[in-house]
Amino acid sequence: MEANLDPSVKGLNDHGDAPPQGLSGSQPLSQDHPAVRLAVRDVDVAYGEQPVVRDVRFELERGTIGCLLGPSGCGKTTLLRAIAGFEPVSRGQILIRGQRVSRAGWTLAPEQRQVGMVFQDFALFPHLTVARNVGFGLRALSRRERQRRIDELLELVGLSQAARRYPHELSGGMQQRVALARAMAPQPDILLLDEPFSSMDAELREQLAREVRAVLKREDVTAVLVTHDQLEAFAMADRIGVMNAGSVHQWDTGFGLYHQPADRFVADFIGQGALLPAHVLNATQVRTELGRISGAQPHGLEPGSAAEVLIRPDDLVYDESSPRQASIVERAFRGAEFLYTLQLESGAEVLCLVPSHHRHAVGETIGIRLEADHLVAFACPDSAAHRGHREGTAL
Ligand SMILES: Nc1ncnc2c1ncn2[C@@H]1O[C@H](COP(=O)(O)OP(=O)(O)OP(=O)(O)O)[C@@H](O)[C@H]1O
Repeated sequence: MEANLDPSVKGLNDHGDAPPQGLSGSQPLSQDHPAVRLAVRDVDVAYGEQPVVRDVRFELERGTIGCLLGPSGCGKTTLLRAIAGFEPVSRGQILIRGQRVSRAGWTLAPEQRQVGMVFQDFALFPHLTVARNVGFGLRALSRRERQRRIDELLELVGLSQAARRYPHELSGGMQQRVALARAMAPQPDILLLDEPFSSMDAELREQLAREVRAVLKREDVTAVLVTHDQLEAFAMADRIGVMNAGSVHQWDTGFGLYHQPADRFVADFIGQGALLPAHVLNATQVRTELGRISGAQPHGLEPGSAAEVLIRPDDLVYDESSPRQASIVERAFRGAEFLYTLQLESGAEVLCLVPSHHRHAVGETIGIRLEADHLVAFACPDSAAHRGHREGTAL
């Protein structure tokens, strides 16, 4: 997972292009860093009286791929539509290249924003060839320039040989690449991708997500992807915003979301794991029945108080010589590994990933050892600390 995250995005500094002029009603904000292509600031979106996006803020620098990830109905598409200009914001503002394009009471029309969109169903023109689909948004260019850009894009997405074919003659993955080339052709400031791989099976989805990421990176495109599939988000995005009930709970790398979730929702939504009762020893240590775990300073957790610690399946190591024994209550074969659900002496359950040559039956006992790199602890639900720090106590 970590390998898919592009560390270079942190230090993007090759910007310096001036924001475009002439967007009606928009004002350049001189205090903004020119590297920032998209700024979503304290945005609320409502359908009538019903708020569906609340207090969302994030920024994307040029060439960065952001992702809105969350369960169905959490407001991802609504937020994407607000960035595209299809929905007005009821509070806050949206800026593209430093130009304000949305604020309460005023929305720059979608066609006046330099925004490209790739939809779930590709939305290709069935009666146009691949080349003409890609060239559709390039009518302002001369014939020769248009052809040059079409050729360039088709080569970029690996479809030069398919220029004269029609969409129905292509596979789903190829059609999606045509849709991507068409959206990228006019060089939009921001590319928005709404569940672009949802009609494909899981394996192809991840592979396409990696391919699309490579294409976007080659053209230095700034993009926002919407998905409910975390593997797709990990494969494609530099930064991921986990949404629930209209709010972004955490904006982070995939690695950060998995290993240092900011709250219980993120801990539960991203990856697998179990919460194990723990006793807070001091500012940097807790004790669990599997042993001590150390980490950064606990927020709102008093020494001596009770807590719960997130244990991921990869925090436990199979170790035949370990004195800590646990019994297998469930087993799932994952190819290279088994995912065992283990019951500890106290009755608490944890998950453990074990190489699949260690094959054990449900009911057997195995030795395990704790090897946690990160400490993630939450106040117990009924504690005063939890009531005071409901929105997260990641350590
Ligand atoms: N045009 C609309 N009018 C009223 N309510 C709407 C409208 N569109 C969406 N909603 C509601 O707003 C909420 C957020 O919907 P949205 O489509 O943004 O969620 P989502 O996270 O993209 O979900 P999904 O992954 O299922 O597409 C839902 O409760 C939905 O029912």
